Amino acid sequence: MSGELHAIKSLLEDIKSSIERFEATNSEQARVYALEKSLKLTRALEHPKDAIFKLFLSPTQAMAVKIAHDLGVFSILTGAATPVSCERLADQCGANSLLVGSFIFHLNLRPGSQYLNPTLKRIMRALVAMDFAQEHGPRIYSPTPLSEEMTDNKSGSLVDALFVDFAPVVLKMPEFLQETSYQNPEDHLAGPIQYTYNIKMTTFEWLASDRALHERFHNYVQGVRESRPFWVDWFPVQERILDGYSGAPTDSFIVDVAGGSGRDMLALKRKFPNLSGRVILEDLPAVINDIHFHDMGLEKIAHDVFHPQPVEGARVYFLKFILHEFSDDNCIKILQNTIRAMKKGHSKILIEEFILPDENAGLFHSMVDMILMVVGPGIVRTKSRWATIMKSVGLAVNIICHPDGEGPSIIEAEL
Ligand SMILES: C[S@@+](CC[C@H](N)C(=O)[O-])C[C@H]1O[C@@H](n2cnc3c(N)ncnc32)[C@H](O)[C@@H]1O
Repeated sequence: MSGELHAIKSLLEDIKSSIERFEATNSEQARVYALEKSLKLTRALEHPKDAIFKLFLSPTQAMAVKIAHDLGVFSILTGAATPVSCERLADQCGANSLLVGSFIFHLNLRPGSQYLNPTLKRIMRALVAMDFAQEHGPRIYSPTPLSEEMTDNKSGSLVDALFVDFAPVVLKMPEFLQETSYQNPEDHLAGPIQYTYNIKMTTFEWLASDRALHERFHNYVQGVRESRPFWVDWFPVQERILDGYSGAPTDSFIVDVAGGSGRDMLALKRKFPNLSGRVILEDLPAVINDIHFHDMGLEKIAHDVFHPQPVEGARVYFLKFILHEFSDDNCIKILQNTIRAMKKGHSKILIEEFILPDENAGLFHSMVDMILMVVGPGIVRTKSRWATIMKSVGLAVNIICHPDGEGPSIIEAEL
């Protein structure tokens, strides 16, 4: 035990000094380091048997949040001027929800009654324990930053997507791997999603096949992106891609390949309003046709990354969070389709993705890798895996830039 106590104390020291560094410098890296060490500290303090039992219980955390979200609990808490009693909460949820209405009806009780069905109280107890609400005296609640976050449609979509779209696939994943002899999932027409839902289309075709599913996905992608600074705020755009570029306004400056809603290009235009040259956003037709810009003259082109890149000789081909959606073979095909359009000595490729260290990756990046194994099926690549891929397609890596903290890095390469 003395060895364990020593390890616990040393973790505490690590956490303390990184919090002091965060306080002094506002460094994201220091904050993330403290967070990672806090997880290790929790582990060190926990008995292994308890840790496994808590793992067993862990899906119920998401369950409680999803039920509260469905009932509108978070909007009620954040919209109230004063803390809300459980009875008032039940009353207001009852107005929004058949569930609360019906359980009250079954018990033949009026909403707000002191004999309130205990379901909501039990959910609220779990939310308080998880910091999704605060309790002021018995069963009187107010919001926390997490409850406020849950009122953002984008975060709500993430929780909805977990339950409606992805949890069924996660549950099937062990069976899928068993059936496929534990091969790394690579076939985007026969991955875990295709297995679970018995479909013969890619994940992105599936996402586009249903309006609500499509909206949930693009909503939460937007939400996840908002939590980090834009690439133009930390990547040296001026030095790396603007200096030495003297294109005419009709020349293609940058193509955002599989760029989704185009936020990264809008951020570029906002930061460099006098930029000369075309700024082009590409994505699948279902996505491109759904985008309606209100500003800044971005061009839109419907393009499938498995076809040759139609815009030739651009200064930059920007690929953010697209290659990680695919296996190495498909990643190479996408890169080759892009490379054919690049002009040697002029074009650069920028790949923005999480890059895993070759050892001791953190929990967050490892979990993103797990969900990509389920979704694409794709992969978060290590630095050495990237090096091998880039070499195999004849791209020379100029630099890899990392933002402060745990956000995605940018690999800059050229022919
Ligand atoms: C995870 S999102 C990333 C979007 C954007 N780059 C970002 O980081 O916000 C992946 C994008 O790739 C697009 N995509 C998937 N398969 C594609 C394909 N075969 N051709 C073109 N775009 C594709 C999707 O529609 C989606 O917008």
